[in-house]
Amino acid sequence: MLNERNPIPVVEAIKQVTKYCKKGETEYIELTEARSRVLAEDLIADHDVPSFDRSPYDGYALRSEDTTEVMKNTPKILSVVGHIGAGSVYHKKLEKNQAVRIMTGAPIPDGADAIIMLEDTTTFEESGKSFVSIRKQLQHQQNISFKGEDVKNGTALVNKGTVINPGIIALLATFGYAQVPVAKKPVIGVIATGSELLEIDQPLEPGKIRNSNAYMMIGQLQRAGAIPQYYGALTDNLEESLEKISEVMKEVDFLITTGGVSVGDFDLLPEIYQELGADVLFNKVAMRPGSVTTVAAVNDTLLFGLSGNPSACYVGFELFTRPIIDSFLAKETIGIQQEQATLAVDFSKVNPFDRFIRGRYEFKNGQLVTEPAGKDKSNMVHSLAMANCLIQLPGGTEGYKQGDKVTIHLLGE
Ligand SMILES: Nc1nc2c(c(=O)[nH]1)N[C@H]1C(S)=C(S)[C@@H](COP(=O)(O)OP(=O)(O)OC[C@H]3O[C@@H](n4cnc5c(N)ncnc54)[C@H](O)[C@@H]3O)O[C@H]1N2
Ligand code: MOO
Repeated sequence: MLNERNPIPVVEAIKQVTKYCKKGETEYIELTEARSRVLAEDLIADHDVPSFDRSPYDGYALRSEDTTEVMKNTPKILSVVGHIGAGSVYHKKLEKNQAVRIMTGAPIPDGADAIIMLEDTTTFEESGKSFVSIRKQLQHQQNISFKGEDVKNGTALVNKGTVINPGIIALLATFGYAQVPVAKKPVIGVIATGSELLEIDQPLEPGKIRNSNAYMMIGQLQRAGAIPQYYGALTDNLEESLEKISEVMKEVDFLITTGGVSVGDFDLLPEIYQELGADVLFNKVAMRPGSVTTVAAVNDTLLFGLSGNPSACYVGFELFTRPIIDSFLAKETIGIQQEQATLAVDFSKVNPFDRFIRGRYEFKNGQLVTEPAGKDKSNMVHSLAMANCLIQLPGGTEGYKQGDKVTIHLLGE
């Protein structure tokens, strides 16, 4: 059966997976925990910001009409009748030829219609009273931060599906959101397969390797905003593996396995899918690395059978698992950010399949340029550590030349 695998194009594979998108529930969390979470409701301003007219400067609040006679060398003297800092209110009404000393952020006193900066005044005392000499003419409403000039009551604040960043946190705090409605994170099971695997704290033995994929996927899941649930590594035993996978599926929203999806004698996943009665969406994708990526569904639970080769596993996750997580979180944009970049070196390998090369991008002379991050074989891990993007090279060409425009997928931190 496995030798009959028919590769499907990458876009078709993504389409197949996204048919199974399910949206998660909403939960309320503390604002201090909200960074990087996805907002689950449209938020509307329930008051103006600022909620009162306020001073943008330290200076004096006054009536602009009292300054009409100010000339270059003839200042106007006003009597200082009060002193307010941010957080206090001047409760009387400002009368003709009066001024109130005011600090940045304090509310404009009744009767005042302009603020003069402290630097344009001189304060002095005479007979126990305070006065201010005004050296500048002011216009009606000059130097005032108006009620609602930042955000008007009733306007949209942030749309659902937005990833919350520190700027958005400032806005939510301004509107008193101590708790924030966010999309619940999907819980995604991680299982590694292969009798060759050692855990990371075990010493190397002949023929064995340390299980790096599970930890890599835990990192990828965290970066994508999901909760990884690690269930360890399975040895190549069909009954035990089937039992474990059936158990785990009941506890998670999706399950990712790594390894065991190819045509080797110990590649058990295809048989396990069969035993589970899973609907196999595809078991070969026209891409390198990760051509053996298999995705199956049992009812509405997706099983991602990612390749065992580290770089193939990584690419399979970013292309197929990531969009499902984004949809579950009801993110405004699905999938990782893509940009156009210029290839900085030749890439001569010919391939009928699309390639996703571990790459590095940077800005050079105002242009986004990219090149491979290291050796390109899918069983290699070092170039993964060096990569900050995947360079997409569509198949069916005679390789690529320096200067060619290519699509890159930005990986993030
Ligand atoms: N006759 C064929 N052989 C292979 C084919 C093929 O088409 N015909 N495809 C090759 C390609 S391409 C890939 S990719 C791999 C995929 O194999 P599996 O996904 O079944 O993975 P495994 O065989 O279990 O492992 C492959 C490789 O990766 C190492 N590995 C596995 N798990 C981990 C882990 N958790 N951490 C680190 N490394 C891991 C494993 O030891 C193997 O070296 O098949 C090719 N063969
Ligand atoms: O599917 Mo394999 O990842 O091409 O190396």
